[in-house]
Amino acid sequence: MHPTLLPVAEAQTRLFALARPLSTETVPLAGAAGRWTAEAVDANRTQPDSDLSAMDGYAIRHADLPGPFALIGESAAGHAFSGTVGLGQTTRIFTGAAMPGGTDCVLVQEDAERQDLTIRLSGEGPPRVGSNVRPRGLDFSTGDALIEKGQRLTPAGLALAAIAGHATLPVARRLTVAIAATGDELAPPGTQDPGKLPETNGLMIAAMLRDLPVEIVDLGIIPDDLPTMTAAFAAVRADILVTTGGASVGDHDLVRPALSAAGGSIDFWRIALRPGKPMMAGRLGDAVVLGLPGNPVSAFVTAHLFLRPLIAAMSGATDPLPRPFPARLGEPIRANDHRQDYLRAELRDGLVFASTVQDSSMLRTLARANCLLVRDPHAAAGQIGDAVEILPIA
Ligand SMILES: Nc1nc2c(c(=O)[nH]1)N[C@H]1C(S)=C(S)[C@@H](COP(=O)(O)OP(=O)(O)OC[C@H]3O[C@@H](n4cnc5c(N)ncnc54)[C@H](O)[C@@H]3O)O[C@H]1N2
Ligand code: MOO
Repeated sequence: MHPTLLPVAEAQTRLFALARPLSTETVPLAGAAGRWTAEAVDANRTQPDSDLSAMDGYAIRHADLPGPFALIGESAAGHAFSGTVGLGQTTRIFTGAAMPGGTDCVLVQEDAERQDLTIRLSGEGPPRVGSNVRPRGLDFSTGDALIEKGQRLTPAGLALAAIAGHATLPVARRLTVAIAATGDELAPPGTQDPGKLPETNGLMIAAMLRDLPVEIVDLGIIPDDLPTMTAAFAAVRADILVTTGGASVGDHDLVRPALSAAGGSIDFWRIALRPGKPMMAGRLGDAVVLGLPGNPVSAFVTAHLFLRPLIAAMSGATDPLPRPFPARLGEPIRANDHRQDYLRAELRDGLVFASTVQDSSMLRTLARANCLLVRDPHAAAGQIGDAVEILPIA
């Protein structure tokens, strides 16, 4: 008989509910990259703060065309012309420089000829008032709402915050993630011992978190021994404890008993998910515990669906879940059973092809995949060209 399996979306909601809010810190912009805004970012200045030239040329009054113009000075970026330009006059002007008083458009230098202090039109000239000028406030004005609370700070978002007058931003403090692999069969990568298996999951999961605001504590390999595992868990000081392996029902699957013995509690166990069914979540002291299955592909998929989103949610993200993208099937696919399926697949030219063998121990197909093909519980069989959803993973 099937045990009751929690739907994926419900498990994600329950997992986020296990987390307590993190305190915030105010950091220099460079340190805020890839973190989530703890407060909305509003403009502290107007951009541009005056009318600026968008081209190199001559600042003129459109009504004075076709000229000629008497050259009376220069306006460069950071060095505005201090006077006023009168009838039939012009100043040299460069990209990013303030428009002198009395001018309203820029004659690009390719359309002008200079002879001593006289500028003559040699091409078409600016077609209208405002040509080649960036008006004050083109991008935004003081007080405009620029970035909402809970948004991830992209490189462009950081540049926007800087040009809006900010040098620092408040973000959630960096959280600590302790990662433990469990299993007597495991040995560090490079092992040639017969009967030993190179440990993959700790390494893989740490690499999956590299773009997130976390400090990683590597707890290494914990053997399948209840007192040892209990002691290792009891000593953890972290915001999140991630384990892999020992999550299922075998006699050597000790993560749940060790967690209880260390004083922790399980909130849920077993998800209607493939791969990744035996995943569990709970708490241990101040930490949220995420017990991922040992099969490497199951660990990868559950880390993608639960661990990364948990870190995002704890760090203040409004939308912590990975965003699915639409694609079309490149080949027929069977009907699904009661578990939500995440098939290793390749997206090529908008068409998605799932690997034929989906055993959750096989890393070769995972390493080749660039997306997961999402199949809802009881999804009907699909034909070439049918609309599906994918999660990019590379
Ligand atoms: N009777 C049942 N047996 C199993 C069930 C079940 O429902 N009933 N579920 C199966 C599913 S689905 C999965 S997934 C696995 C996961 O079990 P565990 O989390 O207990 O994982 P282990 O048994 O410890 O390991 C599974 C597999 O993965 C290898 N492994 C584990 N950790 C690592 C690591 N860090 N690096 C590399 N490889 C690792 C391990 O050697 C095993 O081969 O349970 C099924 N069984
Ligand atoms: O859920 Mo297990 O992860 O199917 O292999």
